[in-house]
Amino acid sequence: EMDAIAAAASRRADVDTGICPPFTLIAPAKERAPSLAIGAQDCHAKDKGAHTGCVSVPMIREAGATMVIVGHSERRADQHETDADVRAKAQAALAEGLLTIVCVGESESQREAGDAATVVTGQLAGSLPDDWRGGELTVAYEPIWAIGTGKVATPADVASMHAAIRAHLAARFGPRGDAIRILYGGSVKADNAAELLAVDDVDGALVGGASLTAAQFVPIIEAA
Ligand SMILES: O=C[C@H](O)COP(=O)(O)O
Repeated sequence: EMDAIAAAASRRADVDTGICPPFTLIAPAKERAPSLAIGAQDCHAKDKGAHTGCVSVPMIREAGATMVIVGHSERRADQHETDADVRAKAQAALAEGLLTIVCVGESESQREAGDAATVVTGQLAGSLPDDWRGGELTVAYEPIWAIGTGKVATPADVASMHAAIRAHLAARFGPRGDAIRILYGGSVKADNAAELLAVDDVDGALVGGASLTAAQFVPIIEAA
């Protein structure tokens, strides 16, 4: 699968393609596909110290990662990570020069209550560092109800949320905020990728289930 994904990524050199496997597969993935960007699905905020079982940014870099996902909704839920935790991880990763993808997204009940934009902008306010140098900051909007469910946000909902995220980034960071890439994630598949990626302020996709096989992932690279 990695070979076919790497070949597709090489064919589309104009598209930035990366894979974020579990920690134990970072080094083998880099060895197998040296031309592909490899990332981690999480990192610890501290470079060193007594944190048994945790994996630091220098450790994932040493394994071959050049990017990392922080604040995924599953970590916010399962590991009770707060916005402050996510911000500390993002700061650590950016300081080490990693492309750092900070995830935000509302639950189904929050969307039904009409609170989606407030929740997401609140997460951005708390999870993004106020300043950074080194790595590239990237935001991923992942509505929780769309992750792994096959329920995909409509292009109109995505457009409206990405516009709200862009407005937050521009107001907070000025021209630097305009340049931050905003990814959409949540049931992105080969058959909906082109439509989602065509939405204003959708600068890429964070793909879960459909990244597991080349048959499903390569068409998404090609649609980008
Ligand atoms: O990390 C990936 C996202 O959570 C999206 O997952 P999905 O594409 O399987 O819905």
